[in-house]
Amino acid sequence: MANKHFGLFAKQVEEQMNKQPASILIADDDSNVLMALKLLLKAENFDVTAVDKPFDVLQLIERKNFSCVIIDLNYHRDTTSGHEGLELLTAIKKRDEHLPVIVMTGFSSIDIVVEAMKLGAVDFVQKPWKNIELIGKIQAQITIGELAQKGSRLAQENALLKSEGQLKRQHIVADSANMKALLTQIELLAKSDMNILFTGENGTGKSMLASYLHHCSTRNEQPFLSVNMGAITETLFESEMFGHVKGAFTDSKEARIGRFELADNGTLFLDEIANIPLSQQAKLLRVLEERQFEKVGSAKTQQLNIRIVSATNADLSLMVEQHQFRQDLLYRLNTVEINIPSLRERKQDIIPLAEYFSEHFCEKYRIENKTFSDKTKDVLVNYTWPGNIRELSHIIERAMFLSQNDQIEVSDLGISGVEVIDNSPEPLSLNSASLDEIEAYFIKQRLERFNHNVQETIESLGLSRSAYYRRIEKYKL
Ligand SMILES: Nc1ncnc2c1ncn2[C@@H]1O[C@H](COP(=O)(O)OP(=O)(O)OP(=O)(O)O)[C@@H](O)[C@H]1O
Repeated sequence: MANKHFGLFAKQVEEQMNKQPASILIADDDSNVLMALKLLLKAENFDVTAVDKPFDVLQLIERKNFSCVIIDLNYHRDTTSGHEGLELLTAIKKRDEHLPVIVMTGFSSIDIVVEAMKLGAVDFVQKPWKNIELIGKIQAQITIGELAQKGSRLAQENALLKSEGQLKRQHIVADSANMKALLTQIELLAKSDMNILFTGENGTGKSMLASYLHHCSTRNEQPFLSVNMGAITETLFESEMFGHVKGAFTDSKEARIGRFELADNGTLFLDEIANIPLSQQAKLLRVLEERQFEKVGSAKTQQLNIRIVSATNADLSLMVEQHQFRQDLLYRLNTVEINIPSLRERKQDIIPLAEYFSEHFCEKYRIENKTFSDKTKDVLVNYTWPGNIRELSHIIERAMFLSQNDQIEVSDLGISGVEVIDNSPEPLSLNSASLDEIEAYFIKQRLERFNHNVQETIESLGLSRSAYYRRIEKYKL
């Protein structure tokens, strides 16, 4: 009955640990003890490794992740004092302070137990052990260990989210045909596990769309972690990306979980990917190819289940030609490449975006909602937008404060006339213009007025669709 109960428990632990059976390392110099423990723990569905020398314990924990270690306190060198076991305990804790260690001895004295606890043992078992008690202690330590690991992972994730503020899901404005098509493409690709490279000018929305891709994917319950590759210094690259164990460097007092591990099972977004130094590109390539890595200072290889999305405003093919970016890395990153059009290539989005930002900032600063005058709309639509959507958002934010009334005028935008592309038709002399010239002039003016929205232009001119297209053809507009 008891056996059944614990079998069930081990199964639950197994499920919690991503379907991997919890792995236990046991060390004792008595082969009968090892045999008995092995039989007991295997029957509970644990993955058991048994060794009879302290040295083997140290070698193994450097290579493999164990959920719990059970060690005898006495070995061959001196069979009663417990000192050899305490030395082993100290050495284990030096290598991995979070690994739960349960100590076990047949010759226990209160002093040795107290000493073991002081050195970091999490529990104590007296030989001959009671099966139910031993398994109960293991079960408790595995659960505590998992919670501690989750806690430290969450703390690091939270720190990253706070510092980078990337994961907020936002409203995506996409009225233009090309952005609508692009969103549909992203939604379809999201369901695959392919690596995606977003390209496009600064401020076009690459980061936002990477986050949207994650949101639409089957990984959306898992982390979306963004790393600005330009912000990671060459010397810290490995430690930041792969993490490090305690003591890996002279000043590393704490172990650190790297970005790859933090994003495991989710999506890792490598922003500004062109900024990764050539010397580190090979290391990134290996992780992408083999889906495994080692922490700095550790020989343990860790497996990864991760989707990589990256972004750049650089021409990576040109960088490959100039030997600044590895071609094999580019091929790994751009299984699919998505180019985000600049704002001047999707004029239909400009006014909806401006209205969206105006609403957003009015709400944020608790001011009355403002509208845009027709002239202001014209200027917004015809400006070149070198900084794309980010620039538009800044200009609208500023205009909210500069405008003195409830309508935003051109002067509130602070855009110098030089950068505005003047698409308005040449002025027409009604005294000398032909009927055709006048008609062409008005159609052109209306098209500009309605940001090339055909339906609105047709309605305002009172034409049928076919009559409109006949004229477009005739006047070559
Ligand atoms: N379609 C959109 N709808 C609403 N807001 C958008 C849209 N696209 C971008 N933005 C906003 O514009 C700003 C810039 O977007 P984002 O940071 O994603 O651009 P980026 O291309 O990654 O920029 P950079 O190349 O400089 O890193 C952000 O505040 C983002 O929320």
